[in-house]
Amino acid sequence: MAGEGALQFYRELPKVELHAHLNGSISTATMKKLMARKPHLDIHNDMTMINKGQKRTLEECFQMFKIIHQITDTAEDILLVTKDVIKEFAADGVKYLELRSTPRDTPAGLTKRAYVETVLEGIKQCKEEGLDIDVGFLLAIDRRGGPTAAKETVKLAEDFFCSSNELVLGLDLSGDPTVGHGKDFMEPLDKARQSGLKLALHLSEIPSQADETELLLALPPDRIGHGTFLTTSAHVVEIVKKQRIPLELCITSNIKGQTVSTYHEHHFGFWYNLHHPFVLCTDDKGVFATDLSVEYEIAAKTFNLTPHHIWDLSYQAIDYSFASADVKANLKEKWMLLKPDVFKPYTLKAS
Ligand SMILES: CNc1ncnc2c1ncn2[C@@H]1O[C@H](COP(=O)(O)O)[C@@H](O)[C@H]1O
Ligand SMILES: [Zn+2]
Repeated sequence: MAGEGALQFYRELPKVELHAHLNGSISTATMKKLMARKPHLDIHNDMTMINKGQKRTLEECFQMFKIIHQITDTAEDILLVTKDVIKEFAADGVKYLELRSTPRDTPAGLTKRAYVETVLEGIKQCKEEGLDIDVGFLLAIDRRGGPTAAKETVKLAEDFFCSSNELVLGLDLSGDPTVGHGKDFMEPLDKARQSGLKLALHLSEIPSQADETELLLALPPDRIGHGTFLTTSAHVVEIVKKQRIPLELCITSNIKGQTVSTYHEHHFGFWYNLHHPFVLCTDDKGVFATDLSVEYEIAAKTFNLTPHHIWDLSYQAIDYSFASADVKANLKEKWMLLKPDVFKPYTLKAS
């Protein structure tokens, strides 16, 4: 089961999640509810989740998303998924979450606009229920859709940016990295930026994308997703370092999707040693059968980090969010209030 074995410390640690794809974050429990609604699809758990010790190619991961999209094609499904995912992150100690999702027109009649409205409704309902988590939303551009769909998504993001009362914060560029070229997205992304939307872009998730990455870095993005192969170009590393663009690192995702061979080889080590800003994230906690506490535990064990190092990572992540200055200040206050309890077992041991 996801999260099994994670020590209490990582659960209790207040955390910030900045890279979570909605449809990749669906838990087994929610999947069961969805499958019960659509038995005719005959979809089983192993078609939507990569269990412990298993791996798939990135291509196979993208096949899984196509299957998941068949199960989440009505407003009811999207509302259920949004609320369940938020509640699960909250239960894992995430205090601030930036969800991202690709607006879809579905065969069941959902429009892109209604899709976004439904996600925002889910976020609002969770707030009304008093969950101890702040949630923002990024509209995702799927590379597969090309520039036309990207422009449409930017337009939607601009509309909701004005009307959603600070729920919509920016845009994500994601999807199969082997499809299309970043140059097709420069114009819409630049326009979004000029409208005040933040940009979180998947960059160099696979090798040989240095040219595309260099081009997109000129925007520049506010955060970089994965950046697994940034280090293959010294020039690209220099740009990222100089501009101190925070990276969203998703260790289990990279291992299970086989873009990184072993935990120790993960680029976490490279950027940590440089004191470069980054944030640990889950990417797709459902598909990769993980949660954020587990990701912190893996990082600590692999790179020999003390609880104080881990605390600093989760605290610094607040600053890399797209939240307003007020929200950031509130979160920092919350962290400081929680700190004595989180470290209690250690102080007891020492005394
Ligand atoms: C594994 N690494 C990854 N790299 C790139 N894009 C990814 C991804 N994981 C997920 N997505 C993107 O998120 C979509 C599913 O959530 P939403 O339907 O948008 O909520 C996928 O279809 C893909 O476009
Ligand atoms: Zn991602």
